[in-house]
Amino acid sequence: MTYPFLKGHGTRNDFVLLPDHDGSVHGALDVERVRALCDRRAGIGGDGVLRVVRTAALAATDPDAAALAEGAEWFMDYRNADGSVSEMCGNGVRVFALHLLQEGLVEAGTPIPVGSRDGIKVVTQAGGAPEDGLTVDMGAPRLVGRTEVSVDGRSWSARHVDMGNPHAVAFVDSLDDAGSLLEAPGHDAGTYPDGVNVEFVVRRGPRHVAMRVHERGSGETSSCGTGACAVMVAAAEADGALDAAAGAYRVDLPGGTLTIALDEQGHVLMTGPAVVVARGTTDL
Ligand SMILES: N[C@@H](CCC[C@H](N)C(=O)O)C(=O)O
Repeated sequence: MTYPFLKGHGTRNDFVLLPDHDGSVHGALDVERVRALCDRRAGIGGDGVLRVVRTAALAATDPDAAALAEGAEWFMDYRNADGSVSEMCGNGVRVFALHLLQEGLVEAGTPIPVGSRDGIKVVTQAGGAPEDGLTVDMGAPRLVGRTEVSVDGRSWSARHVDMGNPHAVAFVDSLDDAGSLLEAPGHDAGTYPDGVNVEFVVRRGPRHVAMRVHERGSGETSSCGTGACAVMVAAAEADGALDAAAGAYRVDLPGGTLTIALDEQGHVLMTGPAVVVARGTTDL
């Protein structure tokens, strides 16, 4: 049996997209298949999988997720490369929306509601070609408290920011301080019972930061959209600029740049590129 797939990325955070509109192809996507697809040597390769399924079709296999996305025709069923489920993926949702646009599954020029396990995210075109810029209303961040992360015996205080998924944001002197990031940074398992995405951040200038990230379930990636949002929120808080009037922050990641701002409702607006680079079939 072969299945259609696409490959795409947002600031080099890359994904295998699996069209499964009526839920009949992949059903409840299993861990082994996700791992095989994301394998960079024996598979297609990716930081995660985006199953493209109608919310109505998801109700049969995952009624809780379907309920969270009621009102959105399309649901982004996201899995990390290790097969684990996450609530949200910021880069993924831009790639997902681009795919819907390119396939004519949604109307161009109108806001695109995308269901996720963190509710509905609305994607709009930032002006120009959708590949160049899509803006996602990522919802309101939750500033939870302070925590600690560690690498190779060094530890840093970190801000716990919840963007629907969990983040620990640590300001460091140099991005090299994070070391190889081949393993997950140490963190408080009591605070993060399901693991955490850890961001290491340096200042580059006014409202301009750079970061590296170790993602739960995927390892170090070239970019993390929810992570960049968490970083912007932590930086804006430290700057006393947690409001719309403060203006946008530029967040540089190894894979590119994202622009993050707050709106009058306190929602985080993330703007960045999205690309689909391949289409094909796989028997994985
Ligand atoms: N790369 C994503 C985040 C993917 C999920 C994350 N690894 C988690 O487990 O929460 C992004 O762009 O936000």
